[in-house]
Amino acid sequence: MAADKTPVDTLTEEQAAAELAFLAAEIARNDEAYHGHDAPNISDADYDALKRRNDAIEKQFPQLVRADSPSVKVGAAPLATFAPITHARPMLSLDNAFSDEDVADFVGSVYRFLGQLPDNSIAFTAEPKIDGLSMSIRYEQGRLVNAATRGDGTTGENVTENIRTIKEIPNQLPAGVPDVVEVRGEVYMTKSEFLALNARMEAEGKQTYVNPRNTAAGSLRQLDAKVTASRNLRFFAYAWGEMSDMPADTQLGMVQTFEKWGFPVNPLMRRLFAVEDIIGHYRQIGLERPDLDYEIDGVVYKVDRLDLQARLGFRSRSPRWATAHKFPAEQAFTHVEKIDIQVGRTGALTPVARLTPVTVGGVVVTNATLHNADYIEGIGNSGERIREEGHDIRIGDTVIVQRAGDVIPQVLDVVMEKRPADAVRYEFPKVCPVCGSHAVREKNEKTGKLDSVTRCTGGFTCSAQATEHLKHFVSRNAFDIEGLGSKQVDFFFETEDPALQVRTAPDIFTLKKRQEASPLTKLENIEGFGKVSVKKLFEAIDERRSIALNRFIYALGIRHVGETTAKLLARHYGTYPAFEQAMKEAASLTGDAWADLNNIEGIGEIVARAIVEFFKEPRNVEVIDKLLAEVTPQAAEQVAASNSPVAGKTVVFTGSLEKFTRDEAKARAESLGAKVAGSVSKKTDYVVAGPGAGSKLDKARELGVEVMDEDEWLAFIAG
Ligand SMILES: NC(=O)c1ccc[n+]([C@@H]2O[C@H](COP(=O)([O-])OP(=O)(O)OC[C@H]3O[C@@H](n4cnc5c(N)ncnc54)[C@H](O)[C@@H]3O)[C@@H](O)[C@H]2O)c1
Ligand SMILES: [Zn+2]
Repeated sequence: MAADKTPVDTLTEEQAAAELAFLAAEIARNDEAYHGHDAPNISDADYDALKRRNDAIEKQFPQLVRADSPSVKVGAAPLATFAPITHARPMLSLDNAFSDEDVADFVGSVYRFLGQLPDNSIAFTAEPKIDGLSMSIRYEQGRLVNAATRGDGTTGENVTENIRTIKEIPNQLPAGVPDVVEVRGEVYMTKSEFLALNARMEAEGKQTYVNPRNTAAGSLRQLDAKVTASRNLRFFAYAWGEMSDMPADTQLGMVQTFEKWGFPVNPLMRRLFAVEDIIGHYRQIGLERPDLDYEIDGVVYKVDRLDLQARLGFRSRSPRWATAHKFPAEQAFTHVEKIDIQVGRTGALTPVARLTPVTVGGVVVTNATLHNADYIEGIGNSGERIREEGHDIRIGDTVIVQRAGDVIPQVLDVVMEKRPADAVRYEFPKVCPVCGSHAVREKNEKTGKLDSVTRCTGGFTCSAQATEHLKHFVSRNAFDIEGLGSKQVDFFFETEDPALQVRTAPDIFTLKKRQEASPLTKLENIEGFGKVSVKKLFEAIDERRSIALNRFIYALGIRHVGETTAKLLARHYGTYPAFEQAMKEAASLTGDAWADLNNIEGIGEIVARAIVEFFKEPRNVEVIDKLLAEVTPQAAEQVAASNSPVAGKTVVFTGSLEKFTRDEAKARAESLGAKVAGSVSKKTDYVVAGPGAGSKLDKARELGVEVMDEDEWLAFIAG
């Protein structure tokens, strides 16, 4: 989603506040996907654009800066799957520079802040910005005692066992090191390791990974350290947290010390003075970038002297003594050979440009998504122009493609001078290319505008939707059935043999029975399957006859219900029957069940509607009934510490909290068995109000709900 293009200085205060609210939610959602789940939904360039828009509006309207503003937050809250570790010193983010002027501004601001220092007298280090995930590793008396991810900067995830599997990270430091040492740096995966891993996944019929950064993060945040060990993760040391003694007094000196202690450090680090030299080194690293076996997304500049760093100090989310000079997204020219339409799980028709293969930043690009009909025309999600009039994408066009160090390549623009004379405007199909049903663009009920997505109306009869549904059902974060990848799903779907056919999810679980009953066809005799793999497949299927409720809900493939929403639902309703019953009661979009669904923090009306709609469709319920005859969703873990006074109670947090972040407060309350809601209603038991609490506090008073401040709350939950 592109940032709104209305110039910031023409916004009214009301518009600005609304857009800031939108941006806070949108950025938080992307932070959660990227940092929390290692699975971004948008490119880094698009994400950065949202952040810059947010900063620009905040600069114009400082009075509107929100308590939950993205400009004061780092990363995302740690996952509850790992034990939390509170960092002895916070792990912050970095400010960004995108242009040479930004770099000069940064250097200028350092001189201004410190005052009275002659030009070119302050040394800066310049080091590649490794695209991995940051890690803090603590040693006491030279022994590795724990390791934590950055998390939200204050609290990270305890991943000690996983870090111990990384060969490059010493378990024991040489004699004579300070008593307490916290080495910080980046855990990453090399490009070659990443490609090899994907080749293995492909061969095993499993879903491939998107990019090295998210794969490194995902590989590290595994409950089973053996998985981490198999991924050959690497490390570069470049920073530190708590140190009982400082072994050096400069950034460079510290990094050299780490090298002496046995840590890998990046060989491209330099110490420089003049802005021109700093930028020169940035360009040099840029030239070497395609040949490096690890991904970097910029160069980090830091004031070298630690006493000056201390004087400069920190802003809320980043140090004043450092900045990250980002590389522009990588681009290349190529041709659109044809445009194919893919039909997804929800029936969305997605156009894909087949390109003449071209390397962009060391990776061969052959396809680029064109998103939807509007995008082909040059129109973005909010109806804004993203390319000039007439720059619609046509077969035969020469185009500029971009890879923003990540995710899916995009077609940025059309080179009009090279447009062939006979190129014709692309006509978006009016029928589904797979099943022939009508393809329509729905109207948005609120705005009356046409939806950007064109959908096949074939539903269950559309084989593309059905197979995509199955692929989603068996995917890693859903049922995760090993040996049942995309190729196998296609095979089982297409076969006409009733002993082998899988058309809907329950068929997966009857496959073995049907096989045993069939004297004629045996799966093990079919090419691509063997005795061993069939046995393994059936075992993998049987293993999933019992499944966590959140995975079960996610696997259903309800529109807008991703993993996070599925978890919220599982937690809220506890058991599958309770969930389904509530959704049926909510069908009229009124009444208690509907209000209750809407009141779950993190679930908005669009999502709530989609869930209710899903259960209104008798064919969905029919498939689920068949599925429930084969598999048992487990009741969601009721974390309720029954002795806590808040177990089972509904709490609303409002106003700005000072003792903890909103996420922390929420996680804490939930871990004690409370439900955290977004709005105050008759069902609310407690409202915890910080300074600046507004309408929610009024509502609580009106309804006679008990209100506490932060300290009272802390005392209350402490028992
Ligand atoms: N696509 C998305 O949905 C999405 C969502 C969130 C964040 N992001 C991307 O993540 C980044 C923002 O995340 P961020 O807050 O981690 O900021 P950042 O990545 O811009 O900078 C901070 C991080 O840089 C890393 N780093 C690497 N080499 C370093 C070095 N030599 N010295 C110091 N630090 C070094 C550290 O891990 C540090 O935490 C942006 O690139 C953004 O585009 C993308
Ligand atoms: Zn169709």
